Amino acid sequence: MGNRVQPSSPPAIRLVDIRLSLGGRPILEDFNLEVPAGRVTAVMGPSGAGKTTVMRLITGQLKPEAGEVWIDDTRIDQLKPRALNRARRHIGVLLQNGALFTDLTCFDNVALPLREHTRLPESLIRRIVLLKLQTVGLRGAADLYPRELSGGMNRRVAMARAMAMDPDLMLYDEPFAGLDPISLGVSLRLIREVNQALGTTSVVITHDVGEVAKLADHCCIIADRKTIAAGSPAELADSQHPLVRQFLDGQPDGPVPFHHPAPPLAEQLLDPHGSQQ
Ligand SMILES: Nc1ncnc2c1ncn2[C@@H]1O[C@H](COP(=O)(O)OP(=O)(O)OP(=O)(O)O)[C@@H](O)[C@H]1O
Repeated sequence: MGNRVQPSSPPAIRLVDIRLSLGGRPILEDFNLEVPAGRVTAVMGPSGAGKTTVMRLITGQLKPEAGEVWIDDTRIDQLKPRALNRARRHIGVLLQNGALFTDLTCFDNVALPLREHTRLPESLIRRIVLLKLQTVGLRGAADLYPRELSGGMNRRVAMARAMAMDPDLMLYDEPFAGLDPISLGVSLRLIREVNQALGTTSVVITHDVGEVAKLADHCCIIADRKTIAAGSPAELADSQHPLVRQFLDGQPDGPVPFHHPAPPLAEQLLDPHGSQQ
């Protein structure tokens, strides 16, 4: 994978001094993140650390209370709805549960964004869709419905759909969750191939520490409302930061508590009038 980040790689995405609360709780504070252009960046961190929240800031679905969100030269958090919609056309998003439309064939699922956002003639759309399905190895499944394909294949069709508009930026939220080892290997390879073939900037949220070294040029770990570490997979593996070690070594106990904050268990169990919580 000799495609390591060069210090000169300009950032494609910059989140600067972000503050954001959700449901009255601070999620990100003094949060900074840089994603180098044209590379695969893995965003990791404990459950609930705010990884998906960061993704939603990048797509402009969430606006920070303070700070700036930049994609190239565009300040995303200040765009008006129409301009934001235009900007989003250059972003392909693949959610973990990014379900396909079950009443549409694979072909029509991939064609959907092209039909919605462009005025391309059907003959051209057909060629684009077949090429995208070819990229994910499922051109032969164009006329099948999602229910006729495995979960891993559905994920690949969703990837073809996310790539339909030739995005400059691909965001993947936990693309490996629930995949068998073969589908996982295929997905990893696809993400890299798409990145290299199209020069796309890719951001992959993952819990799968083991796979990151095979996938990513650059990694960030989010914990404690901040980016606590960033660098190549090898640099992170050498880190002595306790949170980084806890996360990379998969230790349940450490600076990040396993338990969500709660009153003492005994107190709660013995209280006959206590609430369910
Ligand atoms: N709409 C919301 N209202 C209130 N709290 C929210 C909302 N969305 C997310 N949160 C909280 O924000 C925190 C960060 O959530 P987020 O989904 O970004 O975490 P994550 O790192 O992606 O977690 P996981 O790895 O488990 O998917 C969590 O504590 C979550 O409960």
